[in-house]
Amino acid sequence: MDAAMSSYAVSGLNISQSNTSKFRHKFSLRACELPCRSSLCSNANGRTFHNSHLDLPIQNRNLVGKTFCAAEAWIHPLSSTESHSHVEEEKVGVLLLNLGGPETLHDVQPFLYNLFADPDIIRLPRLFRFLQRPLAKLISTLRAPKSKEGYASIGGGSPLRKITDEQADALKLALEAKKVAANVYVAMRYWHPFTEEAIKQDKINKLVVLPLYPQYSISTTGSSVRVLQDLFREDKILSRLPVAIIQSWYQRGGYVKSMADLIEKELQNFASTEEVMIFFSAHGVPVTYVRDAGDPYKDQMEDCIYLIMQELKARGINNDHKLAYQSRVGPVQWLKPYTDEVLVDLGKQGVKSLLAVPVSFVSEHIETLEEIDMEYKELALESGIENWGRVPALGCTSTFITDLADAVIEAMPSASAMTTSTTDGSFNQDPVGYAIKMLLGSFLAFVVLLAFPAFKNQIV
Ligand SMILES: C=CC1=C(C)c2cc3[nH]c(cc4nc(cc5[nH]c(cc1n2)c(C)c5CCC(=O)O)C(CCC(=O)O)=C4C)c(C)c3C=C
Ligand SMILES: [Fe+2]
Repeated sequence: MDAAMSSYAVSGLNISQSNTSKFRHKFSLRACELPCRSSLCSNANGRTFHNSHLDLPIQNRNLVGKTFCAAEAWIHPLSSTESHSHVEEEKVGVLLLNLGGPETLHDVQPFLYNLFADPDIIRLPRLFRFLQRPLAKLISTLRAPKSKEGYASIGGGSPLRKITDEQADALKLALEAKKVAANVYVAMRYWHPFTEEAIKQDKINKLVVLPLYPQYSISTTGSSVRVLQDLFREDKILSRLPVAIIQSWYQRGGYVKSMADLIEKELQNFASTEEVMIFFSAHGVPVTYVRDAGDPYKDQMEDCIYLIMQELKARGINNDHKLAYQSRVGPVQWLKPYTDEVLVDLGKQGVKSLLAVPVSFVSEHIETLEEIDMEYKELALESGIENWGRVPALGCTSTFITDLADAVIEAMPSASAMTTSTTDGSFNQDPVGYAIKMLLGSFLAFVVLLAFPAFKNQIV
């Protein structure tokens, strides 16, 4: 787990002025040794300095770890209007990382291309990396019609950008209520605003990176952090910006309680509350991520479910529960059990009432609105389940946003300057070689698809 995370350390950073704070108050910046109370975070050198402490009760689980904070004074040159008055103030930036989604049907194929071109999504052996982009082009083109249908059925695009912007605004207000002036920025991995768009000139002197994924996966938080790392690497000045990265936060008491609140509320809609099966449905990842690459996602997901169920038990709610994984893509094996198969089995076993709980994401998105609310609901009803309910995503629930604000504040003392890493600059270094690889790769990708039609069927 640590190996997987430490290889996704971040470098230096500079941020865009998308949102200016009204409250600029002064902090004295100094080297300090303070406890970092985020559940699992690393400083900018990518060191994970504490873990989930699974044996602690919920209310104590956040109070772990220590790190050394080496915050520095202003790194960026000040503009002429600001240069005299604000030299010593602390200006915190919070960077929310999220996946992004197509805003129109026209965006679907290029969005899918960006996703499949990510080497953390399709993990090819080094020798075959030159196939990445041609394969991405091919798979995105083949999958786009099906994806478009899905996005069309939820209104013609993903709601992710709007919801994430709302969460950013709510987080800024929650931080202000706690007397912390911060600019909150949004960086999407596969659609606008891309990380590159978020990372522009702004005058912050400390950054907290907060992925909006409760559990860490190489394919989500890991991938977004790697992109940041590549962006910071180039800039010597920015690489000195103190940065703290919150790697995962599913074990925070505030998150667990907010999830339990939603479940408790939704259970009230059933006639016989005790008979309802609480059915957690998490986005899957290919098995190889966990087995071979050390992705902690499965362990963290199971721990997360355990914590939510413990919280419900403490409230006298003792319903049965089940965890399954949804949204698999492609011909490889994904984490099991699969949501669709479990729903059929539960129906056969005589389960009559089921409450679906999306658990790997904190916004509504295509996989809640289309896959769960439409596909899985229909399958469940066909399989004999009579009463269906679904817990909404956390969105801007105030207890949840307040807890995220606490996570940011607790992570701030651990911010430290970054180290650098290498990146794949193949195009810039050798455009001719790059073009040859693209051509050869496209040809090979077509051959693979012609030779293995079953592969194509798995993608679309
Ligand atoms: C924790 C959440 C997520 C993990 C882990 C994850 C891994 C992962 N996803 C794909 C392929 C696709 N994901 C798609 C959409 C999508 N994925 C997540 C979250 C996780 N993905 C979200 C929230 C969304 C929806 C975004 C939106 O627009 O609302 C899609 C596109 C939709 C579709 O065509 O089904 C694909 C494809 C892989 C391969 C993967 C792990 C390797
Ligand atoms: Fe996904």
